[in-house]
Amino acid sequence: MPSLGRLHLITDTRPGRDPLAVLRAVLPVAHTELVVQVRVEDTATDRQAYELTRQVLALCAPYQVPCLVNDRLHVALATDAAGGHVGADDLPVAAARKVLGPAAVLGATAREPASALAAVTAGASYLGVGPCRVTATKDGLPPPIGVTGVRAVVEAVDVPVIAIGGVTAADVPELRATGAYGVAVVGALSGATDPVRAAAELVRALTC
Ligand SMILES: Cc1ncc(COP(=O)(O)OP(=O)(O)O)c(N)n1
Ligand SMILES: Cc1nc(C(=O)O)sc1CCOP(=O)(O)O
Ligand SMILES: [Mg+2]
Repeated sequence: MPSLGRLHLITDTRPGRDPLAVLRAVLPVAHTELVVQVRVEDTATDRQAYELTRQVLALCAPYQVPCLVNDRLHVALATDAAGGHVGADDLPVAAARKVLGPAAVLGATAREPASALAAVTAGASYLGVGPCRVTATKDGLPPPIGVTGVRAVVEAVDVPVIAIGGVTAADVPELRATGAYGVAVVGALSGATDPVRAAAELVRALTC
């Protein structure tokens, strides 16, 4: 399995957002550490998810940036994406691994050590751990687990931990100090006035 990038950009497909414009801006400055996760609204059709994934893959290919698909593993397979990400409402991790095969990147959401260990045992190659902070990007999340919660998961597993939920470049030093491998963001890039600068700051914080 190729080494995983430390900056995961999750597509923001809320109304009025342009995830491809953000990706175009970010790729030249962040490609060495970038992973793109295609995440669409639950109300989006499979066709919309498929088309967006193909567009993301076309932008990522010249930079050799891997693309993962959230939830919809059949879209990942149909587009030859590098893998997928699943959480509590999606296919169980072992089933997702069976669908994607042994070589794919498979992320799983974990919020505490016990489920994190179970996800790794079942075949997750990295964990998305959060929410670190309150976020306006997604409704219905449990209260933030903070840096302490991230550290508890890091100490329980031996796969990369990607911290998520309200993360900005300013949070990265503290998160890295827990042993977290990287971060996944929506708003820090999609909502930035200057996504190029925001991406450069994130990459610097993740690699310095
Ligand atoms: C890197 C990363 N971590 C966590 C999630 C959340 O996944 P999930 O819990 O399945 O929720 P949805 O994103 O599907 O709403 C993620 N997507 N990526
Ligand atoms: C999609 C998602 N999943 C989360 C989780 O904790 O499971 S937090 C989140 C949203 C991340 O967006 P932002 O960087 O704008 O906070
Ligand atoms: Mg999910």
